[in-house]
Amino acid sequence: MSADPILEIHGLSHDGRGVARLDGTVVFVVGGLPGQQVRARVLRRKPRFWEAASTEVLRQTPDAVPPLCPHGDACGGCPLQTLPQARQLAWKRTLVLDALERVGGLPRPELEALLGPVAASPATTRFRNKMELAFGPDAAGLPVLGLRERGGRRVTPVPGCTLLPPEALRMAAAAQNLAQDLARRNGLNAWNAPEQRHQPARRRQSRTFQNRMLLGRDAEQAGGFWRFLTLRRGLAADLRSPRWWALCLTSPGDATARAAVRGLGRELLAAFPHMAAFVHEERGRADALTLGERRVDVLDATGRSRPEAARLHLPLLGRFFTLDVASFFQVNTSAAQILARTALDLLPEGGEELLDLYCGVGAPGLLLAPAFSRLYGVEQDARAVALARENAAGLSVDHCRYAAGDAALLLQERTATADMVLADPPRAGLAPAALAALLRLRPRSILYISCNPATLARDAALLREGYRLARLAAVDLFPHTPHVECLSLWQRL
Ligand SMILES: C[S@@+](CC[C@H](N)C(=O)[O-])C[C@H]1O[C@@H](n2cnc3c(N)ncnc32)[C@H](O)[C@@H]1O
Repeated sequence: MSADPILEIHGLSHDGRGVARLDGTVVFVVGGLPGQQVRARVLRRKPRFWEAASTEVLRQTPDAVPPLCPHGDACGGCPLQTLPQARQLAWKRTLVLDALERVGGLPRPELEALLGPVAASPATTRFRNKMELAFGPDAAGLPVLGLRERGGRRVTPVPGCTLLPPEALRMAAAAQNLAQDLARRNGLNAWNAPEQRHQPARRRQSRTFQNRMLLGRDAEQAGGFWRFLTLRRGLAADLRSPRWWALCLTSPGDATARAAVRGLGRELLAAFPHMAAFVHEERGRADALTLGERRVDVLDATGRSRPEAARLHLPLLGRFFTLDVASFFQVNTSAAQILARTALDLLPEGGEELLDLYCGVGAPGLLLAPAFSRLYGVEQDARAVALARENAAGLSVDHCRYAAGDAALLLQERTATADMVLADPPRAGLAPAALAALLRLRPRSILYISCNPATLARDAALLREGYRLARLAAVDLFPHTPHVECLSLWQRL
């Protein structure tokens, strides 16, 4: 086909792409929204469907709202931003119902009866308390800091992003300028399309690899140095003063590179009085994860090294949780209150033991704890486990214990069941071994909190063998994106 086809978008896929048909073939269109007629560039032709990107909107969807930000055409961050909020919520409800019906095998009428409207996020702009900004090279090879472009891996700067307050955007702009200065002076370049590079994992980087992190003719194929800058907003130790924390993730560097990052951190801290700490971590593996493998330094607001400065505090239903700048916590503070309240409302009754799987720093399990005689929390991140213990002490929950480790392994070792399991896994859902162990232990109820309807539905298909879906709710924690958070309560048959 020579010319770009014109497509009528009639639906949305689970990942927020428009769905169209061309001569009977399904086409998934990046940037296409239902009701639009678009011209699209075909990116890939697969046997059962094609993939395309919208290049021009020829007819707008009738109830479209103005774009939230000036980056909607370039940035992949908020693909649903021109759909009215009510339509976004309605689509997310359908997404959950479709997944649980088609993959989970649950009857549609039952699901329709259980699932009310998706709870809206109280704020739809500037609601993020955390943003992971990626570094990538610009056309001249200099580092830019922003979000992934629509339908691609390149990084596009987002100085007008409406998910963050202006102060955070100024911090990002300042960090980008400083990284560019360092790239010019020291040759430290930005990470480049990591997951296509197939670099083997390395603990100690070879000299060749170190050299490849420098700007130069190899830069296109190499990894790169600057990877991510995560900005996080929380409360200082007085639990009142809002502050910012910055976590800079780089590839492993030598003493000069580390000193350069320290210098960048000190300049940011000096320029932004509301920045409480700057943390530097390194990751050697060639992937796109934002997870540091080694913490290099924590600078407090005065620019001195002080590991405790990496802690911040966030509220949940009137209680405060302490976390580390790298710990998991819900990123939409106001919608997280609705999520936690819904979890409490779904809780059927108390009992002897609550097993809190994937417990993070203890939220929301510690809020459910008063209804149980014992709480046992399991989390892979040892730092989060230490904080969960502290949070339990801070909330005067003393009938609890926590273990650091893989949820599946810890479940497999268990022989005694629990009355209630709270399972809040990452997007991949329950590991097959964890699900098999749960089905063997047969707790009376399972409250499964999921941020991915597809994996929830996959797990639901197995849970159905021994459980009945008793309650179902959904909360919009990520307006303008295809993401939706589901809470499902399963009762033993
Ligand atoms: C969606 S978060 C939920 C955390 C917490 N319940 C909260 O709401 O703040 C998932 C958590 O699972 C942890 N995790 C990921 N894989 C794990 C595993 N295999 N075993 C135990 N914990 C895991 C992550 O570190 C993360 O803290």
